[in-house]
This record gives sequence, structure tokens and C-alpha cells, in this order.
Amino acid sequence: MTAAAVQVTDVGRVFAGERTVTALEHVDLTVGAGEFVSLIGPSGCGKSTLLRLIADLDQPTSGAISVFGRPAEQARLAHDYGIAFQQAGLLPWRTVRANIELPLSLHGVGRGARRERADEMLALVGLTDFAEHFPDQLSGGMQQRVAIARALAERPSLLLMDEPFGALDEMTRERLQSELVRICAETQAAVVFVTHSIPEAVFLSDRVVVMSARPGRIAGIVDVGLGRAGERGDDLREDGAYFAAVTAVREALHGGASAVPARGVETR
Ligand SMILES: Nc1ncnc2c1ncn2[C@@H]1O[C@H](COP(=O)(O)OP(=O)(O)OP(=O)(O)O)[C@@H](O)[C@H]1O
Repeated sequence: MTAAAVQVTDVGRVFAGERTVTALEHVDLTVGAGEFVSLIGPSGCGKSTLLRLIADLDQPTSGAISVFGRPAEQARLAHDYGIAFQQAGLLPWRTVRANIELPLSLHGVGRGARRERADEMLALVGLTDFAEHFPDQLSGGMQQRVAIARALAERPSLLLMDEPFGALDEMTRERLQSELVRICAETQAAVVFVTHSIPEAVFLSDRVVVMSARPGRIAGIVDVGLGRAGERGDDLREDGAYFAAVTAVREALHGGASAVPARGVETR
């Protein structure tokens, strides 16, 4: 049996300080290879903290995390995953191509191979004509596509994304969601995706993990079941099964259809 992309076992994260904050408590989660899982929940429930723990940018105070069967630290050193955050985080003095090549050059990939891979990635995100542009010459959505290309350049089997489309307008956001679905189908990467948007989580995911307010715990998991990434098109957004899944996530979040919406979650 192949190892899960991510295995989170009874994880807790307590931030000690003047005021002790228990950000996460008893979190158990398995993300299968090639599976797309979204994390959704009220503001401050620990979504970003959980993602940072998986990425080994922070360490749990209890429990264990493994990525493809190895400890998170080893997975980070082995470049098992790529990361894309809300701010594209591109280097302004480097061209689009040079930004995409950056992780490859940091890890000693030769010039020819780097160039070839960057060309592939540029084509994948539809930015071939913008290879020699600088980030400030691109729109926010294009910058975000560069960030996704950069995250995928090393062919990670896992992509960790923290609200990568949060700062974009609704139309651009929907377009990038469709692109991400296509890219995932092509690369077969597993994804852990943090979002505040229920429709976004439902459109993208195989499963939506609903977290409760602090201390963050998993309150429920909605199996979206709308088909594999490659089979999903834009018409899905008007499908009855899609609306049913949106309702199921909303109810899991609010503990019932009539409850008050949780702070920090978009239901549009
Ligand atoms: N480095 C830190 N030091 C102290 N407390 C922290 C630290 N990082 C996060 N926290 C606290 O942990 C809790 C969870 O934060 P986190 O950013 O993971 O939430 P989130 O669900 O991603 O929130 P949002 O949806 O608003 O982005 C918050 O109460 C936050 O203040």
C-alpha cells in the first residue's frame, strides 16, 4: 500500500506566551496520495497553523505528522511538497521565468533542465508569453499563477496552499480554481488547501475538512463526491450535487441550517 500524502495523528499546538493559546487540539487527518482536501473554519481556528505544521515551518507540541510516510522535517528536506500562499511572494527583481526557476536553482538543477522545466510550467499556467516580464507588470491573478507554477516546478507530490486566491476578484478566482483543478488532474499532486469560501472548497475538493473555533479541532468532514478533478468543469457550479455539497459544508460549519454564520467564513 502506498503511504498517505499526509498523516496527522493526535496533533496539538499550544503557543506559550503572556497568554497561552491552544491553537489546535487532538487533530487527526489523513490525506491520500492525489487527494484534494480543503480546510475551512472560523477565523483563528488554526487552519494556517495546521498547514504550517504539515510544511514543517512550525512543530506540534503534541502528536505526530508524516508526509509520504516520513517525518515532516525529512519531507521538507526532500522537497516532497510545494507551497503557495495568499501573497504570491515573487521576487520583484527576477523575471517570471527566473522566479519559477528559483527553487530548481537553489537545489542544484542544471541550467538546461531548469529552462526546460520552466517552459513546461509556463505553458501549464498559460503564461508562456510573459516569461520575461517582471512581477509588477502582471495582474494579481497572473502573479498567483506564477506562484503556483513555482510551487509545482519541482514536481512535488503534495501542494500546500493557504488562501492562494483570497486577494483576487471573484471572476479571476473562479478561473484560477478551474485551472487548479485541471493542473491537479495533470500532475496528480495531493493538495491541502486553506480557504474561507465554502463554494471554493466544494468546487475544488474531494473532501472538505470543517474545523471548529479555538481550540481548533476537526468538527466534521464532508465527502464532496463530485468526481475526480479531470472530470470537473465550470458547469458543475450550477449542478444540484454541487449545491447539496455547499449546504452540507455550511451545516457542518454552523451546526445546523438555521444557525448564525461563523465569523470569517464566506458563504457566497
Ligand atoms: N506564532 C504564534 N504565536 C502565538 N499565537 C499564534 C501564533 N500563530 C498563530 N497563533 C494563534 O493561533 C490561533 C490560530 O491561528 P491561525 O492563523 O492558524 O488561524 P486561521 O484559522 O488560519 O485564521 P484565519 O482564518 O483568520 O487566517 C490564533 O488564535 C492565533 O492568534
